[in-house]
Amino acid sequence: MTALCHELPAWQTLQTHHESQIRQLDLRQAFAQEPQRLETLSMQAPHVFADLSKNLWTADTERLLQQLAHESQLAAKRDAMLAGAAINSTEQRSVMHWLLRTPLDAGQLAASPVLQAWQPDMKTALQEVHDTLNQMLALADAVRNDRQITDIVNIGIGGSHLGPEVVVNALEDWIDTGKNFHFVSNVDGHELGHVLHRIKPERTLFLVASKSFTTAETMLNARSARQWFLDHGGSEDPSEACSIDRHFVALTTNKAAAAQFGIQRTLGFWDWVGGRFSLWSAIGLPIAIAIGPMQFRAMLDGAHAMDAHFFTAPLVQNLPVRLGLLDVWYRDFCQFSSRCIAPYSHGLRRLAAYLQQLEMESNGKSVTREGLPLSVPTAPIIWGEPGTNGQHAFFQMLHQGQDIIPVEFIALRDGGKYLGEHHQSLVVNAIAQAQALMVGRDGEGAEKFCPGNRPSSFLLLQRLDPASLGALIALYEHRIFVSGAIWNINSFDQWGVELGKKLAKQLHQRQDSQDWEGVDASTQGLMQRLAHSNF
Ligand SMILES: O=P(O)(O)OC[C@H]1O[C@H](O)[C@H](O)[C@@H](O)[C@@H]1O
Repeated sequence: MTALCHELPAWQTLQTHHESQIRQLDLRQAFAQEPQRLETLSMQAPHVFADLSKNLWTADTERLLQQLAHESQLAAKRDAMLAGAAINSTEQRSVMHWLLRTPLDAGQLAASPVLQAWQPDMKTALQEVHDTLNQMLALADAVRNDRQITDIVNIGIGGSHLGPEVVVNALEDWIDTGKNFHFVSNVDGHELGHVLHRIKPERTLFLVASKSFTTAETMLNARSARQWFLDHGGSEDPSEACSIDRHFVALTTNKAAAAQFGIQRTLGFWDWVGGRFSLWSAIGLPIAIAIGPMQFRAMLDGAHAMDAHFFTAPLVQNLPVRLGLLDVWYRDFCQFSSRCIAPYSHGLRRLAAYLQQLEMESNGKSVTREGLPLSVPTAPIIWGEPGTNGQHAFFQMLHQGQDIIPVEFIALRDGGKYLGEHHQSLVVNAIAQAQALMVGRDGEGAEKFCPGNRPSSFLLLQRLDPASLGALIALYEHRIFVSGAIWNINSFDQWGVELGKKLAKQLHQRQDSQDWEGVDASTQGLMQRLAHSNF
């Protein structure tokens, strides 16, 4: 049995180090005293340059964190994922989303010794991945060339929504089909209702995206979309031009449930792809339709380059490892309970929402892989908005509030397609905010005082293209794996979301039976208020 993380010797050493060295650390002095600081605490990874020097740590902190990684058997845990072991222990599943972007010849990953020992079933899985990918890209191409289809409606929630949505938004400049993309996730009928109002059945392709094909919200939205389709001239008869067969596709691991629902055209994937890691699979079909097969493959290649870096680079020069360790450092030693995501990019406007699921659903856990209670906090609260908008809203608190909130700036070196002259202003603002957080402001009165010494990381991409975006998202996936491995939690299940679903189902039933036995007064009161006509 693995020791609890806070019982490891390195944990104790890090606590002492925090007390004696870091509590008093002043970043302004640190830069003045350490000429090598930027060099030591920054690095270039595939497609992403990271400046971690404005964080509240030193080279010594990193050395001790690396020792913690060693004592936590991080490398062995990472290699177990690469070997296809069932590391999602509560569901007895492998965790292989990275296989979805592995080339048939294994590409840069081939350098890993773990790969040399790959079992034959891994090779079979890789072949299946490519067969399905080819099938998916062929369908994407056919839809792209189908002039009749003008609107793509993706119906899905959580991992079957956020990934495709963040990527299609981010790669707006790369969309070359002239089609409209709609993402419907909320069970609130307004979301689907507004979309249905704007589309025509004969011109629409509905993608029903659900790994399980049982998620209540998605099923209700899909049923309503299907009914609307039939009510507006669509047909169940496959020989008709405007048929369900032609206008609905299911993206799921549960093909039987999709068929039962009445959708015959399905693209599958596997139980070893977690929902929040699934944008690289058939769930990525809207992305492939938007940017085309070649650019979809470029996105996979970018992610693969980051995978190869994570699986093969020494841990000390491994960006996901360094960031994951920084996350543990901030959460448990500095006691920072949140992290602000500040992408200086309109394209990345949904990144914080995407990362909320990725990080908080993965690492918002309180027991170890062995089911033992953890007495240290895990995932921080992830939140944020794009810059420069955030500067005119919550940045006030980041500069002068009493909580210290590490900020993660994400910026692009090159601008996109439109109004390139704005880009310089955008990026300079990002750098200036990081600088302001650190240097602070003094001597101009109490109201204007900014304490400074506030930490931030800065991630810089060359541009927002498919490959860089793929690498950036893979970086986050692996970073979350790293902090989860240090906490020794299972980052790949999500039992916490089950309870609410179960209770919602029960409330529906109780509403019908009016049996409130054993239900607390508040829940019962709210439910009964719903039924009152004189609200
Ligand atoms: O893709 P689905 O099976 O419909 O699941 C959609 C989402 O709902 C669940 O409740 C989980 O919390 C998410 O991890 C998942 O991505």
